[in-house]
Amino acid sequence: KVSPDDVQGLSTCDIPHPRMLDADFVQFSYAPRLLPEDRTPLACLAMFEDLNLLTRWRIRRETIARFILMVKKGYRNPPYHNWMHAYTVAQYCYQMVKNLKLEKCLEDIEIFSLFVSCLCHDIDHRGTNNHFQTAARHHFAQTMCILNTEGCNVFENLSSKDYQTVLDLVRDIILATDLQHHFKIMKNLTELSNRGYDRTLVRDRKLLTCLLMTACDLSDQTRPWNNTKKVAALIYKEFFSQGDMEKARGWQPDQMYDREKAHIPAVQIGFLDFVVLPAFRVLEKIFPPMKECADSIKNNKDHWEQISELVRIKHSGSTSHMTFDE
Ligand SMILES: Cc1nc2ccc(C(=O)NCC(C)C)cc2n2c(-c3cc(OC(C)(C)C)ccc3Cl)nnc12
Ligand SMILES: [Mg+2]
Repeated sequence: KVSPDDVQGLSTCDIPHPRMLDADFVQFSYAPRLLPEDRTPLACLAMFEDLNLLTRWRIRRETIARFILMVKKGYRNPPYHNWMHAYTVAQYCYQMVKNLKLEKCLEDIEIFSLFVSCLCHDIDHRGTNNHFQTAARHHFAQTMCILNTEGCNVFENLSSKDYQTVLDLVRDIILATDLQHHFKIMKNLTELSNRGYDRTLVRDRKLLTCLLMTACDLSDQTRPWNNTKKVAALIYKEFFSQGDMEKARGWQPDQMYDREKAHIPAVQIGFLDFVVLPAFRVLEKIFPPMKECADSIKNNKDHWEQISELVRIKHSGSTSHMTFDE
């Protein structure tokens, strides 16, 4: 499935420190989508190395190289839910581990599971939210296929106890990448942030791991406006083609997927108000340095408010033909 030359290259090259790929690589203000896609496998290898995961979990160079390339190939090419989404999600996970010193809050095996889950969490996504079956289960199944492929099992040198633990963690984390699940645990997360995080409680560690996964999944919204507006265009290409497909089948798509009816700025403001900001407010209560990211989200929301005002004044019709350069 992956070219032996690519595996060979990634197995034998010197592993650079992430800051060699970009001086600001570890900064929350850095926009990971600026890295050319053909350098992202090397960047993943550099992150595994800098997080000391290769040594700690005795992962062979051949194995990590093949794993990264197999995961990248496991993604399809919808406008948003593609490999670059997975890469940016894992890159934010790396930044949080480094900036928040997560090794003090979570077990090594939980950090390892979280980072691997970030890379794999949307594998084989078709760019549609399949209303019927939970997509997350499918992404976990696809992840297991890769781990069971010869020479791709990054967990191969773990003890049988750790092996079982890491698979359970990866399953729970990937199955948590679902809006319904996130809404379900938000009450518990708010309580946790009010009473304070207790790393000795497995319940608190599980809740925090889910919140960190969601934060990584939403991290495009914490980046500078230029990144956020490009990502919105991608998500709408994906949403509107789902709506087009549903119309072709004679179904009436939700307004958000309907290019004739969707009000893009309003949907983005709603998404930030009801999903992104509440999650990052809880995160900020547990980790004060996350204030920088929460502020960046508010800045992006202000941009959408300005555009929304522009739409109200200038255009009465739909917004799907709009560009967002105000
Ligand atoms: C830029 C951007 N706009 C979005 C606009 C609307 C919605 C949406 O679903 N609205 C309906 C709700 C509020 C009832 C999602 C959007 N979205 C996501 C996203 C996040 C998800 O949530 C988890 C899994 C917790 C991360 C799950 C799926 C997706 Cl596509 N990622 N980026 C975006
Ligand atoms: Mg995702």
